[in-house]
Amino acid sequence: MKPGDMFARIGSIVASVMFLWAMFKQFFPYQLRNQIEKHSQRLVSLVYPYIQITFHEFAGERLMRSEAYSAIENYLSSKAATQAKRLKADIGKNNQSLVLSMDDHEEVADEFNGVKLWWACGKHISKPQSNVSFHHPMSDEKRYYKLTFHKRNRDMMLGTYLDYVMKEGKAIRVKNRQRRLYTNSGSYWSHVVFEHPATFQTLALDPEEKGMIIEDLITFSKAGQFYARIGRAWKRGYLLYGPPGTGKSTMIAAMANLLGYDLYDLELTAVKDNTELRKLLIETSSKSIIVIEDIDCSLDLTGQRSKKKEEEQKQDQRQKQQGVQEREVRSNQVTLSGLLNFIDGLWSACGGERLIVFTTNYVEKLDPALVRKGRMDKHIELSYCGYEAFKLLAKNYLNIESHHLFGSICELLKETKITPAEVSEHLMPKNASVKAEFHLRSLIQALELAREESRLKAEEDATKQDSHYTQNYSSD
Ligand SMILES: Nc1ncnc2c1ncn2[C@@H]1O[C@H](COP(=O)(O)OP(=O)(O)OP(=O)(O)O)[C@@H](O)[C@H]1O
Repeated sequence: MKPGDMFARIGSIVASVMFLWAMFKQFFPYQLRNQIEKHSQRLVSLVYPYIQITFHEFAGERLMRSEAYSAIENYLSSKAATQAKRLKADIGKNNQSLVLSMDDHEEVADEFNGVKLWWACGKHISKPQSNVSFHHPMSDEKRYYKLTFHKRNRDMMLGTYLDYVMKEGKAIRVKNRQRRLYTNSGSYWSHVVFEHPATFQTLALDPEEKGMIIEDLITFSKAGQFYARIGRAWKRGYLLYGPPGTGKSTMIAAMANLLGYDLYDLELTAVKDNTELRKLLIETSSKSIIVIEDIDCSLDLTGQRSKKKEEEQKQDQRQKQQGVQEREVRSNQVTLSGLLNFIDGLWSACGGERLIVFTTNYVEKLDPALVRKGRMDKHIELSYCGYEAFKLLAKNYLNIESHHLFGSICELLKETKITPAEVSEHLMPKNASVKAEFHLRSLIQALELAREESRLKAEEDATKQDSHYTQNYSSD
């Protein structure tokens, strides 16, 4: 048969079917039509050995986007990229890469434990409601995924396979999601996109210590089942301490980037009382790091009330006596015991995967109850820049791994206290024509100056001690 004849014949068959369907719709009453459709579907299911499950995009009374649908969408994204012929592309949440997904009415095959199955995606288009004046073109499209498998594999598909798809899909979403940096003003969190570029590779730290910290973090992130088995909250406390500019904040950003967690920067001085604190802590999501910076400045946490604090409280008392409404009185009632109890108790109840990180410049000022092991699982000291840390900074900033000036810098670093932040400032390239040597010499000058200053200070201290001794004991 010629192709032209074949198309003519197919055309006439299609036209006849359409005509019959139109007649059927017109002349059979609705009830009867329904019955016929129901029975014909039953008949088909007797001979058709496949089972189909539909997952709609919007479900429930409030028409929330279904979690199962999003998980399937993520799960299928990689399969669609390799199998589907028609793909949809969109800019990903990180605004950099294109994300591909299968287009409507595409089908991809999958295999699980040797069993073959198929996923198809489609959409229903419902009639727009006439009384709605503004009409979004997409609002009447109802998308769905349809899973088809042989009925003999029913148990495996409904049990293990769907569980597997949900888990994989969620894991992909966590990996690709846009992370957030939350800050609190009073008892509310607000957030911005978290895009700090710090990583452990760029963090200048003794390589051995760095390795231990990374291992500790990764072990924690995989220990969900362990924490569940021993009946403890899946949380871990870190105390980072060291002088300003030694990389405490940078390390926290690197931790968040390593684990893919959100960051909650908890400003305790903005929290009025324990009730607000409880609310804030409950609202933090799983897979997050809660950071309390400069904990020594959040006065009630040290356990030792400073004079300034007592003054403030006396003033509050005076204001109360003067009839000022209680809620207007600015008094920081967040207590050390309140915070520790919340951390210990609250998260055990609301599930987990949270790190809590405290930072301080003065570890010796903290109440021992706050820092004892168990509450703070790991203490990390970030200190002045050593030679290994310097080499990493030189590689990051100047792209050099050796230089004839490295020897002198190594010697000077042994005698001088300089923070990685100060070293970075000297190594920061100002323009392309300036050579690495210029930056290294600038660093050497700073190191020599710092060495001279500390020598003078030591001499001054010694003189002061001498004069103190002479004043107190010369009369004896
Ligand atoms: N160990 C480090 N490795 C790489 N860069 C560092 C390191 N320490 C400091 N820096 C650089 O110095 C800057 C300041 O460091 P950072 O804010 O992390 O210090 P900090 O210890 O948190 O200081 P503070 O106690 O004042 O908050 C950072 O932007 C970073 O570029």
